[in-house]
Formats: sequence, structure tokens, C-alpha cells
Amino acid sequence: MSAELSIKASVVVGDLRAEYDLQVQAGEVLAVLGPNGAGKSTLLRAVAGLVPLTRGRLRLGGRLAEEAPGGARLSVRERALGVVFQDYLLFRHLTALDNVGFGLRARGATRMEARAAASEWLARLGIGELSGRRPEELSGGQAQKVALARALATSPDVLLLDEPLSALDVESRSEVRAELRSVLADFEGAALVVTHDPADAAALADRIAIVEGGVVTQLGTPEALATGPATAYVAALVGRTGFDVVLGATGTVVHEGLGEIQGTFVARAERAGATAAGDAMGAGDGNDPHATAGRAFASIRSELVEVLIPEALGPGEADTAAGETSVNTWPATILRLERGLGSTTATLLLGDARASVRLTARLPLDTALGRAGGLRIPGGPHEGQSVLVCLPPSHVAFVATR
Ligand SMILES: Nc1ncnc2c1ncn2[C@@H]1O[C@H](COP(=O)(O)OP(=O)(O)OP(=O)(O)O)[C@@H](O)[C@H]1O
Repeated sequence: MSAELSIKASVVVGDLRAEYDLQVQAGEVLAVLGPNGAGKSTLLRAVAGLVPLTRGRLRLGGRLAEEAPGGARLSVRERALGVVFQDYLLFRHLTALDNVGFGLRARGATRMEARAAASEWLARLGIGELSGRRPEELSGGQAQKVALARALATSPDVLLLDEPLSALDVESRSEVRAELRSVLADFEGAALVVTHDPADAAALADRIAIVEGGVVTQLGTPEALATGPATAYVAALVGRTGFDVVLGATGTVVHEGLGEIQGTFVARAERAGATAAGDAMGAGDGNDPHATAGRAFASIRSELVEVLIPEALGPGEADTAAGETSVNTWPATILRLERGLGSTTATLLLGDARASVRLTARLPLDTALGRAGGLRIPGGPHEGQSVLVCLPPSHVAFVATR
């Protein structure tokens, strides 16, 4: 089946040199998630035709929409898109009804036809009674729904939503999110939702594309990202912590500074453009013998990182823990401690300067208070303290990243 939206292109705006390689099928919702300035909105603007491609192609609804340099370029209006921007951009002088009917009028519908269709859409989104109101008479959530109705009214091939829930407070956000989810489930075209909120991405999308520094660094289902993040950014989003490792030809996983690391492969990180089925590696114990040599990302849930405080270990235990027989255990320094309500977050530097691995551990309350191994450590753990860090192998997940 050909994708409803397919982009394989570079886009240069200001300092950003972005490389996008994404496909969205009909009926699929792809969320684009990433840090500030990563190039999420630029992707959406490129698809909408507001930013030109520097090189590459964009296909929409089975048509070539743009090819650069020097190829075809459909105008914004020719692209059969429904777009909802962050700030909604409703026409201030028009009622909700006429805002929704605007696109249909522009496509040749009579005023009566446009109003009838607009009225249906407003009713479907549960705001039929607001059809006579102007934008300044609408709450953020209501305006969001009007903008969504306007985007859907023209039956677009592709729906583009830029931070559709960011202007809403916590309560209306969850209500509108649920509504949006059901609208997206009925939408037959491809939908691209840009967000910086992992909760929105997980709730709304079939797959999530992570964009960092203008590049898609991971692409997969919310579940795949949660269990096997491929970058430190994704790891932090899903409550894990991790670092890059190298996958040896024999299936061993090594880090230049830390040496061999043991754990489990959960899945190969889906690369941009790869299909989920074709790229799956499957779960299993130990390192997957079919894994090809290359880079991988190791991660573990932050609360499962064991921080051993030498003062709290019995005689000889510290030596044993640090010795060659113990797996995934390294000396480390506590760089920072941040107190939370139920736990304390520790930033740790593992190994020597060459290893330069930073991990985030969530220390249980007991450890944070200085009670560990039945002993009391005067003053509890402190910044600058030398500790031992253990990553229990059964909780370490690897995903191949290239
Ligand atoms: N019109 C422009 N002129 C110059 N630089 C631009 C322009 N648009 C984008 N950029 C550059 O591209 C980078 C990415 O912008 P973009 O809006 O795509 O980021 P984003 O991922 O949507 O971030 P945010 O979450 O902050 O909205 C910006 O940091 C900026 O350097």
C-alpha cells in the first residue's frame, strides 16, 4: 500500500539542516516528538508548503507534491491538507460556523452547502451550540475544536496538527485529547501531529517519530519506545536512563570505557522509513545472536539502577562488588542530587574520565536518607561521593541504532 504522506527530503532554514525520511499510511496517526528547536514544526511547514524542500521529494495522497531542486511544487492550497496550527488562527471576524465553512466556500460550495456541512462538523465535535460565536467568545478548548472542525471539513487527504493541545489547561486538555483521539480514529487519511508532550503522543498516535537536531532518531510504537529507547532523550521521556554502546560481531555489547555490558535485546530501533515488521528483532534473553555489529543504545529504568554506598557495605563486600566477578558494576561519582517527594534523583558519572557515562538513578527514600544495607550512613549520600553503580542485567535493554 502506498503511503498517504511520504517525505524524503532535506530542508534548510536558518541554522537548521534537517533530513526527514518518514511515511504515514492512510488511517495512521504519526506523532512527531522532540525537544525545542529540533525541527518538528519545520517538518510540518515543509509538508504544508510553507517552507521549500532543499532537496528530495514529498508525496501527498498519491501525488507528487514537491520535488527539489527544480521539480514540481504544488501550492499550499493544491495540497489537500487540513491544518491546525498551535494558535488555531481562526478568522476573528467570522463566527465558528463560518470559520468551519470557509474552506468549503473556497472550494466552490454555496453558502448554504458550506453552512450545512460546517454545522454537522460542529455538532460532531460536541459544540453545535457555539456556531454563532466569534473566536474571542470561545474558550481555548472550544477554539481548538472549531479549528479541528475547520481542518476536517474539506475532507483532506492529510491532517497536520501542530501542538494541538498546548494552549489548554490540564483539565480541558485531557477532555479535548480524548475527543481528538476519537476524531483521529475516524479520519481516513494520514495524520501528522507535532507535540513536545509524550502524553499526547502516546494517547493519540499509532507510531511516534522522534526528531532531534533535524534528524529522525527513532521511529516506533509508543510501547516500543517505552521499552527500548534509542537515545538519551527518549530514555529520559520514558523514565529510563542509558548510553551508547557498540554491538560486537559475536553478539557481545561493549562500551569503550566500561567494557562488556550484559542485558537483553528488546527490539531493533525502527529506522526512518523501515517497516515495523521488517525491522523487528524480537525479545529474548541475552544478546541476540542475529544482531549485526554496530551501534546500540543500552537503557534501564532509573529506579532500577542500584547505587551501592561503600560505607554501607560490609567488610570485603565493596571489593567483591567492584571485582571482576560482578556484572555491570562500576565505580561512579555522585555529580548531583535532587530531592523529590518519594525519591531522590542522582546524576552519576561512571567509570573514569574516558568512560564519561552519565546516568540518572532514582534513589529510594531509604537510600536517600542514608539508610542502606541495615547501616546508617552519617549525612546520607552526598554530591562528590564515590559509589558503586550496578545495572542488573535482566533490566538492561539494548536496541540497535544503526
Ligand atoms: N524562519 C526561520 N528562520 C530562521 N531559522 C529558522 C526558521 N524556522 C526555523 N528555524 C530554525 O530551525 C530550528 C527548528 O525550528 P522548529 O520550529 O522546527 O523547531 P521545533 O522542533 O518545532 O521546536 P519547538 O518545540 O520549540 O516549537 C530553530 O531553532 C531555528 O534555528
